[in-house]
Amino acid sequence: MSIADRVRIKDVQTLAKGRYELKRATFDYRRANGEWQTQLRDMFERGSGAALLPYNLTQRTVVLVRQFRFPAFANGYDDLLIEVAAGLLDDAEPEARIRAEAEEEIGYRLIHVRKVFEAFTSPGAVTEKLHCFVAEYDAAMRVGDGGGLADEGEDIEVLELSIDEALAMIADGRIVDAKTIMLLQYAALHLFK
Ligand SMILES: Nc1nc2c(ncn2[C@@H]2O[C@H](COP(=O)(O)OP(=O)(O)O[C@H]3O[C@H](CO)[C@@H](O)[C@H](O)[C@@H]3O)[C@@H](O)[C@H]2O)c(=O)[nH]1
Ligand SMILES: [Mg+2]
Repeated sequence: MSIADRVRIKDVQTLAKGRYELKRATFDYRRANGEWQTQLRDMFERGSGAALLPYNLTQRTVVLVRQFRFPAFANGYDDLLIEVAAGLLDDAEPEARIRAEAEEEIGYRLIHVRKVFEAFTSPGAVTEKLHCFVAEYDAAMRVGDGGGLADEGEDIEVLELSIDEALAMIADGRIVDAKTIMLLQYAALHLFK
């Protein structure tokens, strides 16, 4: 079933264009009772992204990153954010992008990566869809220190943690990033038995 016949886009304006774009859409939407209603919605277009949780079942560990996130800081989070490795697609295929991102951010050249779900991260406001992957890793796949691209402003610390510690960090608030919580809970449900 398509909902395209319930939506008539009238206008999409760019309100601001920096590195990414803030747009305002005006459209008619056919409500459940059949009445058409004109609506106006602002949206942030940042492209879509890919995220990855590397896991090692023998060691019962995962690899995460820690970095400064200004929007989280601006909303009162007074620490570096602990996340899974992730990056914007920039028109690449999600799997190719996440493999490259794994090398850049955590220094692992992974063999098999597996997509486990897709998720809209903030669908009322942001167009972004995240392609979420998991991959087995071991020390032999380490090809560098990771850390990200310094000339892009990235300053990324690599963390190898036990899955139990990572789950405890969700419970006590040390991990507050949504994609990271989703992937760790996926790992707890489906990977680490
Ligand atoms: N100059 C400039 N640089 C920016 C700006 N916003 C981001 N950057 C830089 O652009 C680069 C993007 O790095 P990626 O690794 O490709 O993206 P990401 O920021 O890690 O994005 C991932 O996490 C986001 C937050 O959870 C996700 O929104 C996104 O989909 C992706 O998963 C980073 O170096 C970041 O500092 C900006 O407004 N101006
Ligand atoms: Mg990143």
